[in-house]
Amino acid sequence: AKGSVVTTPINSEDEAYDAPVSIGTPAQPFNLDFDTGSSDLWVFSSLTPSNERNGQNIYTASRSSTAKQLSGESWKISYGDGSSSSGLVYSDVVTIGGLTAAGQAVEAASRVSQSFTSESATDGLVGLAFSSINTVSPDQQTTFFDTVKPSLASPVFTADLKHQAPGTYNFGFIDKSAFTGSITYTPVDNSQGFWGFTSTGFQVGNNDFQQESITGIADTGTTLLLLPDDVVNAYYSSVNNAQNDQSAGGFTVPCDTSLPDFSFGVGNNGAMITIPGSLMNLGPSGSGNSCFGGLQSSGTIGTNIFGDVALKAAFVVFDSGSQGQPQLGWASK
Ligand SMILES: O=C(CNCCc1c[nH]c2ccccc12)Nc1scc(-c2ccccc2)c1C(=O)NCc1ccccc1
Repeated sequence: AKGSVVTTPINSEDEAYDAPVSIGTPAQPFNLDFDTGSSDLWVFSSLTPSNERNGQNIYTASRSSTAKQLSGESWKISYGDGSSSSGLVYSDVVTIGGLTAAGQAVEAASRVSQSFTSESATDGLVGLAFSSINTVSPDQQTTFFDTVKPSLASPVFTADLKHQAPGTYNFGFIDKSAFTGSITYTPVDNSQGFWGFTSTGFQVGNNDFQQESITGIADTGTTLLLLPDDVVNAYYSSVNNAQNDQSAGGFTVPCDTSLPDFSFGVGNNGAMITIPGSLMNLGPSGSGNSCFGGLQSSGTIGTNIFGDVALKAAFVVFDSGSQGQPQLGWASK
């Protein structure tokens, strides 16, 4: 089997990307954030208090003839930005891009934090990291990808995110028309449950390539490119009037400045993914006429995060084992 679904930026800063998902019988429609940085499929629901909702579509299990509560099971997740959600668990039919997962764990939110409430365009998340970090307790559940994997022509999915334009998530196949040149594969370390890999280094504009192992994760659920301080300082030291502005939450640049490209190395054949300078500006920072940089410090996080700012410059293959061990494929487009 194969699936293909269009994914769209939720706002003018490409802060997150949503895609349509149907849950239940008859189908209840949702716009969910596909997130390779977490492993819970959760949705706003009839259990979510009305003062924590803001127009989101809600899942009502009692209206689905195929919904079954997983009794005694619950979930609770928190993210590094301080946001969180938790609730009860059902199994139900989940359809994405023509692919149907029967008996998929659907995590219904009985509470969500403010940042989810205020994001009216997003009805929840589809976790696409490894099932080993799914939060359902006491019986951990599988991600949508793991649930449908046995039926897929190939155990892969791909992410093709775009700046201010519709992109695509494909399941079970690689669309050769979606990228240029060849795909460079690199091994994945999934010991922490993420799509972890090591970049071989970086390049600011047309300066020399800086060889430096940068270990991080490919994370469609995080907006920013979060890298070590030496990389971030090397980038912004080349931008006039860039400043690390604590009140803005990181590096800002004058909004009318043309920014240098940023490239990162992948694989051992010298391949690089280049983010155009124009995509390194996330728009007004909220203070003065400065704009927020797409590259920020990974500081105290404990991992580097190749979020949407990086991923939208590439066609990315999340391969869970067509060659035995999981790997990430990177191609320019
Ligand atoms: O959680 C995810 C992916 N799902 C995000 C879903 C989501 C979280 N608010 C949302 C709001 C709307 C839609 C989706 C989400 N990725 C990872 S791996 C390690 C960290 C981390 C750990 C410790 C400290 C920092 C990061 C994060 C993280 O917190 N990213 C979000 C972020 C990272 C930095 C700044 C802001 C957010």
